Amino acid sequence: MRTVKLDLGPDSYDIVIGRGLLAQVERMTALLPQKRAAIVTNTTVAALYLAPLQKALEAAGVQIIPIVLPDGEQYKTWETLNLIFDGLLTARAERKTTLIALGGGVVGDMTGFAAAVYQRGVPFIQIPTTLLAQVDSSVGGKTAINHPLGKNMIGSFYQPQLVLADLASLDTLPDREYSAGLAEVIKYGLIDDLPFLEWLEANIERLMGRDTDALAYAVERSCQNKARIVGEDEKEHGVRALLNLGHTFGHAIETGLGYGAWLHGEAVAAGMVLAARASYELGQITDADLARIIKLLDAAGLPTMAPALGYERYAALMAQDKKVDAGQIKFIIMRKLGESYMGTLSPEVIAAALQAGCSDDAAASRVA
Ligand SMILES: NC(=O)c1ccc[n+]([C@@H]2O[C@H](COP(=O)([O-])OP(=O)(O)OC[C@H]3O[C@@H](n4cnc5c(N)ncnc54)[C@H](O)[C@@H]3O)[C@@H](O)[C@H]2O)c1
Ligand SMILES: O=C(O)C(=O)C[C@@H](O)[C@H](O)[C@H](O)COP(=O)(O)O
Ligand SMILES: [Zn+2]
Repeated sequence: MRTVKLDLGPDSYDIVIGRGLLAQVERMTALLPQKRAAIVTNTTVAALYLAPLQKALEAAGVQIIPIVLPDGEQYKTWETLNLIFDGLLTARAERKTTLIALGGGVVGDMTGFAAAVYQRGVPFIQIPTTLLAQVDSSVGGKTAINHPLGKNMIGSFYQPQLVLADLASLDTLPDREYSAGLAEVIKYGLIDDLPFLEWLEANIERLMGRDTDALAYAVERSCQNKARIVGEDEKEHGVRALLNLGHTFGHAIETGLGYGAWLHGEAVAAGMVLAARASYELGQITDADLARIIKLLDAAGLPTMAPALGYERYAALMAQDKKVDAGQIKFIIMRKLGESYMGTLSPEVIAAALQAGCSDDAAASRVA
C-alpha cells in the first residue's frame, strides 16, 4: 500500500493506493462524523462494486443511502446533480452524513459538487474506480458539472477528506477507458517531470499490459505530482493552471463534438499534441520532441490527431475556457520537453497547429 499526502493545512488528506482497499473500510469509518453515509455511483459501477462496499460498511455499523446515477459524460448535468439531492433529501441526510463517490471522474466531480452545496457543505470521500480518476480527478478538489456551452463551467473547489484508489477495481476497466487515463498520466511528464516522461517511454508496454508494479508506480507518481501542484496553489491562481495542459483544445473537442463522443482523456491527448505543435511553431520544442510525444500517446492507444472542427469553431469554443482573462485565451505551452508554462498564442500559431494537427477522419475514429 502506498500513501501520498496532499498538504493543505487543516484540509490535508491522504491518497491511499493499493489493491483490495474497497474491502478495508476502517480508513473511511474512522473519518465519519456519524454512522451514516450516502454512496453515489452510476449504473455500471453499481453493478460491479456497490454491493461489496455497502456490505463492508454496513458490517461496520454504517447505515448506507445508495444513490445510483445514469452513466456517461452527457449526464454530468444539473438534472443528474438534482438526482443526488433527491436521494439525500428523501433519506433525510444530515449535515454530518458523508457523501462517498464511487466511480470515475464524472461521478466524482458531481458528488463533490453535491457535497460542497448540500446543506452548504457535508463531508466527502473519493473512491475512484477509473485510472483517470485515480491519477487525477479524485485528487485536488475540482468539482463541477458541464454546461452545453462549456465543460465544467459550474462547480466549486471542495476537497475530499480521503481518496482510496483501489487498483483492483481497474481490472474491470475497458481498454479504451484505461488509455484515456494514461493521457493524464503522460500529462504530468510533459508539465514538469521529464524523468517520469522518460520512465513512461521506457515502460509504456508494461503499462499497456497492466503490469501491477508499473501501474502502481504510475498512479503513485501521478498523485505525487498532482498533490505537489495543488498543495502549492489550491484555487488555481498560478501554477495549478499547468494541470490544464492540452485542456484548452481538449475541452473544445469535447464540447464541439458533444459530450461523450470522445472521452475526456482522448480529447486531452489530441489537445496535448496541438499544444506541442504550437510549441514547435514557436521554435521551443524540436520536431524530434514532437515525434516523441506523438509516439508515446500513440503507444498508449490514444488519438494524436484532433477532429477538424475548423479554426473559427475552435476559436469560439476556446473563448469559453476558464483561463480566459480579459477576453484573452491562455494556453499551456511547452518551453521545452518536460517543462510547460501558461501564455498566449497568436492566431497564426493556433491556425498552424490546427492545420497540422486536425484530420477529417479523426472525429469518427473514436466513436464507439
Ligand atoms: N476534477 C478534476 O480534477 C478532473 C480531472 C480530470 C478529469 N475530470 C473529469 O472526469 C471525467 C472523466 O472521468 P473518467 O475518465 O473516469 O470517466 P467516467 O467517469 O465517465 O468513467 C468512464 C467509464 O468507465 C466506467 N467505469 C468506472 N469505473 C469502472 C470500473 N472499475 N470498471 C468498469 N467500468 C468502470 C464508468 O461507468 C464510465 O462508463 C470528465 O468529466 C472530466 O472532465 C475531472
Ligand atoms: O485539477 C486540475 O486543476 C486540472 O486542471 C485537472 C484536469 O485534468 C481536469 O480535467 C480539470 O477538470 C480541468 O479543469 P477546468 O478548470 O479546466 O475544468
Ligand atoms: Zn483532465
